[in-house]
Amino acid sequence: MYQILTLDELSLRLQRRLNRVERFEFSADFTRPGAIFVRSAQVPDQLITENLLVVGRAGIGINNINVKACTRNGTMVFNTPGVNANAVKELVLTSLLNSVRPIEKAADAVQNLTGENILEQAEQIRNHYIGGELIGKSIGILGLGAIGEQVARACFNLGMDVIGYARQPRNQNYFEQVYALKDLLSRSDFVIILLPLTDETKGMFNSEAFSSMRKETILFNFGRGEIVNNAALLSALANEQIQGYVSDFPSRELLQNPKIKLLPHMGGTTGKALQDGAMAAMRNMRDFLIYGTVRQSVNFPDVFLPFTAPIRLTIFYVDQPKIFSEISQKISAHNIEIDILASERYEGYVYTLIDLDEADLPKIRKVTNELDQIPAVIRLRLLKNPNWAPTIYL
Ligand SMILES: NC(=O)C1=CN([C@@H]2O[C@H](COP(=O)(O)OP(=O)(O)OC[C@H]3O[C@@H](n4cnc5c(N)ncnc54)[C@H](O)[C@@H]3O)[C@@H](O)[C@H]2O)C=CC1
Ligand SMILES: O=C(O)CCC(=O)C(=O)O
Repeated sequence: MYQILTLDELSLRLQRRLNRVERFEFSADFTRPGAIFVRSAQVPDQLITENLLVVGRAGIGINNINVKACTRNGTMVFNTPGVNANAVKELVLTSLLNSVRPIEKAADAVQNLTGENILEQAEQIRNHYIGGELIGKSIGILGLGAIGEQVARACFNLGMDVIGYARQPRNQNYFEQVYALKDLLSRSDFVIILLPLTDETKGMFNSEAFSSMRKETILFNFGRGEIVNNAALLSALANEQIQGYVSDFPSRELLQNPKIKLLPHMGGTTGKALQDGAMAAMRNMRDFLIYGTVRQSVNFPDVFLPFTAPIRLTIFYVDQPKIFSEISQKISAHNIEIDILASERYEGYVYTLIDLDEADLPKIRKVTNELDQIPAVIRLRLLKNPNWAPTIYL
């Protein structure tokens, strides 16, 4: 039985769907779980124990997980790229349109009208709510991944001049690519942050960045709060270096400022995006726990191998010269045949699936004990094929 800690809500319906073969137990209280399901909640480091095989992030940002510690521990971390990209794109567009038309204020004013001739009165006040248009305006997009690409395309189709900031050349005809942040900031009426939070992006919007911006510019942050230095932002707003700030990441010092609009980190919060993210996370988690296969990982290489043998070894180890021959020699020294294997490298580590043509468990355990002694081996698992003869007990 695998214990899955749910740090964010996971519907009972999805738990049942994952657990058709009843090999999983779900709880929000496990202290040494074998797996963690999470959205944006912080994953405490003390949960990264030798029990922890996998952390599944429904969504994309992984700044709430200590990925380096997970890798050192042989814990696979994956996310679910793209599942909420459309939801975020639609919220970005809603926010953009709202920033040029005072829709909420105008609608509130209409509700306060009294008397019989409401339409006539409404038409008399409409000139108090003259708005702007997006067409012909310039928009700078930082982060041209799943969301940024979609936002860029939609803005192009709205008739905007789209400028994109990316490190690698992109072959798209709906935005002009620039490589210098300053270039984008000095030319954009709207600037949209759709970057992940990393060492490189943290505090990217500092006083120097704000000094390159235009006083009419509205800055939108749907990436992560820490990408913007709040002290520099508040001073840029006070000194009219930019016009306004819209962010999906509220914090105390930004509250009650008329130039700032804050949303409750709701970019990915649509029924569809939540359902798709949780489904994808559960599928990846089940496949890793039961078959050892890896999909959409951020610290393991993706590896897939149909499971047709009785027993599978999964080995995560440091990539070193001759390490694989050491592993295979130890297996063959016990007269165990390797049926088939799959192996991939990723950033100094290797993940290998080895299917054994052998069902004699005591014999296999001798080998796994020896493999576990190899210093480069970080984590080794022995998996029973769930579709094989029921005489093997692990
Ligand atoms: N507000 C919300 O609810 C949501 C926020 N997000 C945030 O948006 C971010 C982006 O999401 P996706 O587009 O789905 O991810 P993605 O991984 O598809 O795209 C991220 C892009 O940023 C680029 N990038 C990374 N560092 C960069 C740098 N220093 N300079 C320039 N480009 C850089 C990457 O190359 C990639 O193209 C997430 O990491 C997350 O922080 C994502 C989903 C929902
Ligand atoms: O589900 C969430 O945490 C919101 C979406 C998000 O921020 C992400 O996917 O990175």
